[in-house]
Amino acid sequence: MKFTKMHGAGNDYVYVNCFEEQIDDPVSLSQQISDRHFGVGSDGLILILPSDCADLRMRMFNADGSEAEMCGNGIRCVAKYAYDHGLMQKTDIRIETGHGVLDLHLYVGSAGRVERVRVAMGRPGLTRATLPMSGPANDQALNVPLDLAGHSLELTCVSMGNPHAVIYVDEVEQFPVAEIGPLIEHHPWFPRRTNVEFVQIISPAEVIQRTWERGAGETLACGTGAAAVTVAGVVTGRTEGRITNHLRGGDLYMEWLDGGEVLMTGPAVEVFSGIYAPG
Ligand SMILES: N[C@@H](CCC[C@H](N)C(=O)O)C(=O)O
Repeated sequence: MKFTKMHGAGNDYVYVNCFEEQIDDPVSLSQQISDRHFGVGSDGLILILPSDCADLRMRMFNADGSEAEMCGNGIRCVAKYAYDHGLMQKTDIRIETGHGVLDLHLYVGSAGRVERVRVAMGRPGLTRATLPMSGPANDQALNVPLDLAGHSLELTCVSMGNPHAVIYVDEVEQFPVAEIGPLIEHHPWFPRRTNVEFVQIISPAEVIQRTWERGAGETLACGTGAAAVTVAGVVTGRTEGRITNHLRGGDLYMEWLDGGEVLMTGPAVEVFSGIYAPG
């Protein structure tokens, strides 16, 4: 099976062009190929597919095999793959995801390859029903107190098609993300688990984010997470609608200005291609 390894701000996935390849069991393929010792090594698997209603369709599987509705860093790489590998020639494209059909604009560099992509990430969901999260279906979860392992936390929860719990901390680099992240991912409040974003505010227009991802553990970046952080900052009055988000693997530029779609601009990088033939 031919594959391409790509990353967006260090959030790395194995991409398979399903215009050429047929994948029968993406759940076990993602578990095997994502393994950093026995596989290619990645945060998960992304399939690039034909669509009936857009230019392309993507499906995204976490390293544990669970399928996610959307992947913000992944969708930029899908767009880059499609343009650089000749699946399409235009720089404004539409991709079908589990969070609807999303619009993307591709920025092509002097070498004729895509370097950055802007994605309209869809509208956020703020009710507990959309996450999903336990409690009254129409209530928002803003600054909800939660004491865990000696830490007094406050959760603000946002759906970007997939669920995110945003937590503000003082010193994010010192925060025990690997200890607290999985406790929240698997907390009984979240029947389909959740991604967790730990955020330190630098200024009203700048934050540092670390991410504990549902189904993958700590990753170097999360695009839907950065969108959730943008929305959480506005609705709790902590940050402005236009922020620079510093993640461990790079920066993402985020906008949520009119209560509509969240915009994200960031890099997309191809690392290598290969043939996966275990055994
Ligand atoms: N890294 C992604 C999100 C991947 C899916 C997530 N782990 C989930 O299960 O919802 C991004 O960049 O958005």
